Amino acid sequence: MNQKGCVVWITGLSGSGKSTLACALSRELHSRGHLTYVLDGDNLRHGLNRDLSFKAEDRAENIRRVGEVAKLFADAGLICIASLISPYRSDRSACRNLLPKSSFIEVFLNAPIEVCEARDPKGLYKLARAGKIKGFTGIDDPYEPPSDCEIVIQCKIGDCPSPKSMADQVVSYLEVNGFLHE
Ligand SMILES: Nc1ncnc2c1ncn2[C@@H]1O[C@H](COP(=O)(O)OS(=O)(=O)O)[C@@H](OP(=O)(O)O)[C@H]1O
Ligand SMILES: Nc1ncnc2c1ncn2[C@@H]1O[C@H](COP(=O)(O)OP(=O)(O)O)[C@@H](O)[C@H]1O
Repeated sequence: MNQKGCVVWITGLSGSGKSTLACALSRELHSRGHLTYVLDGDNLRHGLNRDLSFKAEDRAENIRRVGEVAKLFADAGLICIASLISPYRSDRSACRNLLPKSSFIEVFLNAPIEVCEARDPKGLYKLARAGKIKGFTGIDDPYEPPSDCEIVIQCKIGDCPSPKSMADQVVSYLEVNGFLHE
């Protein structure tokens, strides 16, 4: 294969653009002839993880399962893109430890809550502010930002990189670090 298997793990608040980045990255890599698979937290919660809630233990189990599945894809040589809020450092670190050194690439989509809340494509922030959803990340549940991740994508109020430009930032990292071969 013209690539080295790895896991690109995208973490960030709801609405920060994780799925958008996962999709743009997957498209970009496909167009260059690479094989990828996207594991999206929100989608997996309708199938593999439909028995899990949003309490801390269930979020940990959600992330553990996705980490194990991502490892299988990486073992098979794919570039596996996992996009989950994954709010706890300890859960992300446990996934990192499942993989060979340097094959877990943590991407922090650092969009302030103001940006995510203004987007609110599913209306969940509105419901959380109204107290109709309890334990919503960033409102009344924690989000622990990474302290030592491989890539930070910075998004400011009124100034977010385009999906293509976010994807290009990750592709450059993969190129420089020997995950993509000609
Ligand atoms: N309480 C609460 N907190 C956070 N998010 C909530 C909650 N309830 C529902 N949702 C929706 O679930 C999506 C996040 O699922 P994840 O599997 O990525 O979450 S986690 O990693 O287990 O924390 C998340 O999707 P994204 O917006 O794509 O991140 C939300 O749409
Ligand atoms: N870089 C970006 N610039 C502008 N809008 C964006 C960007 N990334 C995502 N969005 C928009 O923000 C909303 C949330 O994006 P999404 O990818 O669903 O986030 P998440 O998966 O983190 O919840 C969507 O409406 C999406 O079109």
